[in-house]
Amino acid sequence: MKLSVLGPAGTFTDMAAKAYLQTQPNAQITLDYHPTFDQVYQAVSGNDLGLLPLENQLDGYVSATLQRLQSADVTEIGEITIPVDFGLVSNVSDLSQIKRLYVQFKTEGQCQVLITQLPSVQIITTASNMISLEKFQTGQLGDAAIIPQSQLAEVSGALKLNHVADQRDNSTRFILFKANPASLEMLSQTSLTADYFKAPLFITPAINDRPGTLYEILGYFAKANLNLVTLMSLPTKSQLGMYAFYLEVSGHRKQQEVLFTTLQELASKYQVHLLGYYAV
Ligand SMILES: O=C(O)C(=O)C[C@]1(C(=O)O)C=C[C@@H](O)C=C1
Repeated sequence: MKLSVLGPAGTFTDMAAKAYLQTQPNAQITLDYHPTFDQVYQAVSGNDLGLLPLENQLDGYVSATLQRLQSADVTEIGEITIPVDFGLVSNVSDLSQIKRLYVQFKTEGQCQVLITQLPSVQIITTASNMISLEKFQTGQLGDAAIIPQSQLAEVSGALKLNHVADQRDNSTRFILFKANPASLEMLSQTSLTADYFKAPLFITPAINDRPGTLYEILGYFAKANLNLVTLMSLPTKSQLGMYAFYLEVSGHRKQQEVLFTTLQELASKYQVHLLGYYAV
């Protein structure tokens, strides 16, 4: 079985995948690296798995992943959270001499304190932290890159700064998914291997330009005593001002039945796109 991740090897996605593999000592899983999120996503088919970042503690949701989930036919089978820490490397010895900075697009939002100290530096956004490192290694004088802190000792540079994220306490949550579409019927029959579950889903009202739509949706969960841990709205893209709600429900597996009856009730009134029901 293949597990597709963002490459080259050394990205945080790669680290999260390796942390997952440690929990599956008997599975025959090989890592398959791709340079962009899109390519990771496209590479997952059949029984194979993919891993994408969903949420960062400092910079919030990864909208590229959320947007894919919105239109995707996938089943999320788990999630994994790992600490995230960055360092800066440059081939010039002082911050004031840096001309170009390679930084992954989600990393940029996590290192704002440092980046605002470099107002005249050209920021070159990359698709992965290891691509930032590769670009730096093949670049020119005046280059710098923000890279995983764990790579800093391996790379040579005139300037190295440790722990450049805005906060030392920082982590990213990743989701693990399969290519087959999730359905309420299929997931309602799943037996969990742990006591607690998470169920991510999209709910799209046909018309949301009327008072009380969200209040009404939330009422179904409140009435069933189901805990919502995430609520976001995302454009449906069909028309300006039309939004879908992304929710994550969490609870105890004793609530499995009430979860699925609640989702069935909601599905009779709204478009419900369940993405998974997995152990956490
Ligand atoms: O570029 C990487 O190292 C990744 O694994 C991607 C990614 C992300 O897009 O969120 C993963 C964790 C960090 O939040 C920064 C970058």
